[in-house]
Amino acid sequence: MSTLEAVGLGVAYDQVVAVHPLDLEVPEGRMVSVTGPTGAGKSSLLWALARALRPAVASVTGTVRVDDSPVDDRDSAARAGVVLVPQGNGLPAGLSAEESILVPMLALGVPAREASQRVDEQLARVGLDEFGRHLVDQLSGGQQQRVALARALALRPAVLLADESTSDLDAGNRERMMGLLREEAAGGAAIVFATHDPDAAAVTDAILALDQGVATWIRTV
Ligand SMILES: Nc1ncnc2c1ncn2[C@@H]1O[C@H](COP(=O)(O)OP(=O)(O)OP(=O)(O)O)[C@@H](O)[C@H]1O
Repeated sequence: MSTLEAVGLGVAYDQVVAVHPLDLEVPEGRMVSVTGPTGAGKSSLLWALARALRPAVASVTGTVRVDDSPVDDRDSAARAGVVLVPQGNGLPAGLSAEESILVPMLALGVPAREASQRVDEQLARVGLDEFGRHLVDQLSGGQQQRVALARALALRPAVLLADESTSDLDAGNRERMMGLLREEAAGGAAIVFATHDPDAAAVTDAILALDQGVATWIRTV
């Protein structure tokens, strides 16, 4: 069970202000979507929440807390259970679907036997149990998105930040993946979901719209 809070969180790339300072609170069990046109600042916001923007790349202001504890850098975010599914999935090339789900768990110290069980469980949840041995590069864009979600869910995230994670899916799979995110929230995770898709945003608890980096709440939690 985890609450995500950001205060005065802003992102600038040199002279370009991608996200004007904003406040955000996602209580445990809730799912907030971040919407807006291309270039609005959605990815920048998610990366800033994950503390994944290096100072050489962007200047980030403000604070992020998970369950009232400060999260100041990538390592503390990982320790607090913050998991980012980046746009484009971030799956390593050259690994099979099951290896790409397994490796981050092993890196975080999940025992091998349990990690392997979680791989099977999550591949089944996203409907890809037949595809574990396939190289990620041999999967379709939509299948890769499902593997990326399985990989994130296997980590049992306290905070899940999903960037356009249903953009390549057909309606049935989109609904299924949104259902999985809902289940994850029901288990106590706080979820932020960036999307262009109004249908996907409509089923979340709250909607934060970004326009040229300026945030407006369309619906609050
Ligand atoms: N590494 C970077 N260096 C410089 N400017 C960047 C960088 N990344 C993003 N930007 C700029 O920041 C702004 C916000 O980009 P961002 O990718 O966060 O938007 P987005 O809403 O996620 O867009 P999309 O829907 O196309 O993914 C844009 O003006 C973009 O050009």
